[in-house]
Amino acid sequence: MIQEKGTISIHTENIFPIIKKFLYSDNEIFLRELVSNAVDATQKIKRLASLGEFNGTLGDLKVQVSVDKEAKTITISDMGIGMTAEEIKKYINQVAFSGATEFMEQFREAKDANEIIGKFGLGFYSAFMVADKVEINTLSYREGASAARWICDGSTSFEISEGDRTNRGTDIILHINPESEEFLEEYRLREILKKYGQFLPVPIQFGMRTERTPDGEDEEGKPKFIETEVPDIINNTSPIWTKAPSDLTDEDYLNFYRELYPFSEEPLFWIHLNVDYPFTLTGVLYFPKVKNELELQRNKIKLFSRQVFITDEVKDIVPEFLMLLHGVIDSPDIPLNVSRSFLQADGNVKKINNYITKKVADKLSELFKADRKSFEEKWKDVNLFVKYGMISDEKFYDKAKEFALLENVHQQYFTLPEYTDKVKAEQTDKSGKVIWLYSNDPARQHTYITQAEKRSYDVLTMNGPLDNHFIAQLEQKLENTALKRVDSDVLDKLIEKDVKIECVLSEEQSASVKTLFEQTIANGTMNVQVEGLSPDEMPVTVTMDEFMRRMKDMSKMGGGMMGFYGSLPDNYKVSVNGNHKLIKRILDTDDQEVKARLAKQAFDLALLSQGMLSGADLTAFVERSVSLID
Ligand SMILES: Nc1ncnc2c1ncn2[C@@H]1O[C@H](COP(=O)(O)OP(=O)(O)OP(=O)(O)O)[C@@H](O)[C@H]1O
Repeated sequence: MIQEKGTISIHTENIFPIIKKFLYSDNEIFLRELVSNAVDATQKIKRLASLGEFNGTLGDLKVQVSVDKEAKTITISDMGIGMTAEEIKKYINQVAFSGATEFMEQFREAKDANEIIGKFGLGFYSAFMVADKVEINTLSYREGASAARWICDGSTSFEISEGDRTNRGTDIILHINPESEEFLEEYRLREILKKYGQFLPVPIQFGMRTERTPDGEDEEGKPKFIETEVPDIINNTSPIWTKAPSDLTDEDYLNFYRELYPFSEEPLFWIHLNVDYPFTLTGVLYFPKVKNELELQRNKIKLFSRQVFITDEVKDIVPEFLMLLHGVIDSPDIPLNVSRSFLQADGNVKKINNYITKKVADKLSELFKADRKSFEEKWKDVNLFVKYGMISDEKFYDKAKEFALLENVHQQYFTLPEYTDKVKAEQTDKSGKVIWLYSNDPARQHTYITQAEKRSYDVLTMNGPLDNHFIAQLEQKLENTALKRVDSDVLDKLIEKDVKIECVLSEEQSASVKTLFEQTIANGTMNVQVEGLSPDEMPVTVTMDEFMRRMKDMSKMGGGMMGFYGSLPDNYKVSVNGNHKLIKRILDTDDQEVKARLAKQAFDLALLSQGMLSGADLTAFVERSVSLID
């Protein structure tokens, strides 16, 4: 390849070696190209018949693919329009060769076979990726036409002669080259046929298969069967996306899903896509049941162009956040044969992206409006899509903000506006900001949640894989609203109100309590503060600042500037409640040992409620507690 780079002259004789070598990696697409040509020719004869331009018998219009291992040939036969010798010259010789010059200039930039094949109308020539010699044996549908044969050995010398086909249609016979003999294996050929042709609009036959039909019982009462050889049709010619939604039942959609993904769990619901203008697109997208396997389910959408399978890499066509959906999209308007960067810039692709986003949002909105209860039940499965969409797509956010749900620790659901209404009376701080409290682990943060609820605060559950980002997005979008994790501060500071709580301790007393705790804890990352809090708050509370914790969480997910926060040690605030009666008791005690023991016990309790007490400290705490109740 590289050796040829400098010396290539723009002559047609160079085209075949290049096609062969350059496209080698993707060579299985030869079958897609040739079978689609056969399908196109068949569709054309049907159309001509329906227009009254062809009055002969259509016959059994199927495409047959066969393989002869001995002769090392693969044959693709159709009963389509066929070609006259003139047409072969025009469509096969000239089309390809006129495109050759441009091809020669551009092939260097192309990255894969798809890019070249489609761009230059060289579909037919992909045959030379796997064949040394290609034969066309054809008879045109035109009245009085005579059969024609074309043979080409991959050089520019081709030969046209009289053919021997007696019925209308075309055989393409590939004499498979030694490097491509894998394609002479039946299973391999069947696999490729299935992959690209599973939903082609014309029946594709690959050999015969045995069909067993029940035929009563034998003398011993065992079921009998009649075995008959029937053509093995590998495709479903009318997949559901080609039908009108009004003609389909739920069972049809579910059956099709099973056909696509035989071992998957049933989908939650689906969307039938159907648009004619300004681009043509049909398809069905399914919402699978997704919990947390963000990565696992990708690339489940198959892209077709007029029922020919193209790829399951739909990255730039389907919005990123919908990559977790399953299903099919069929659009002849997606420029399939161009590079990725071009695809991203393509106007149609952008419109398709927007269309799909809108359809998905509309469907969710419709489900929400139609049956709130059932929508709430599905929320666990769809929240990941919705949140991902809201984070990554402004337009989707604007639609989804009406139906996106928040779940509180009591499994009650609220929309965003509903939630603001619910909490604004109790949870507005002194600056007028509404504070939404959340827990990422309700079991572990139970103590904090209970405390918060004593003040009539509500606590949301935010424990999904995207919730950190979702929280940040909500704060950006919602006016005058902040989110705080329920254990990020003492209760009085979590939502700061205008009431100033005086500390009953003198400055001197505060200082001595602070020193006592610092000495007892003896840990530089625990910053002790003595504060005047409500007497009903815990005597000691250990918290990590919301901002600090978020930065640390983010740094765990991905480097950059965030790495800096990740490298900082965990710093906690130890709030000693000067107004709690335990502190008074400590101050009233003269025995230094008792003082230290009480302080340690109160601190350990705070750690315990944060789930931070473990190892030797936990053992010591248990032993101390036992001695207290002895
Ligand atoms: N089986 C066939 N029956 C009748 N005509 C055929 C058949 N195969 C190919 N042709 C004719 O040869 C032409 C060239 O085929 P080729 O696959 O190279 O390009 P294409 O089908 O026009 O475009 P592309 O495959 O790049 O989308 C076709 O447009 C068609 O007119």
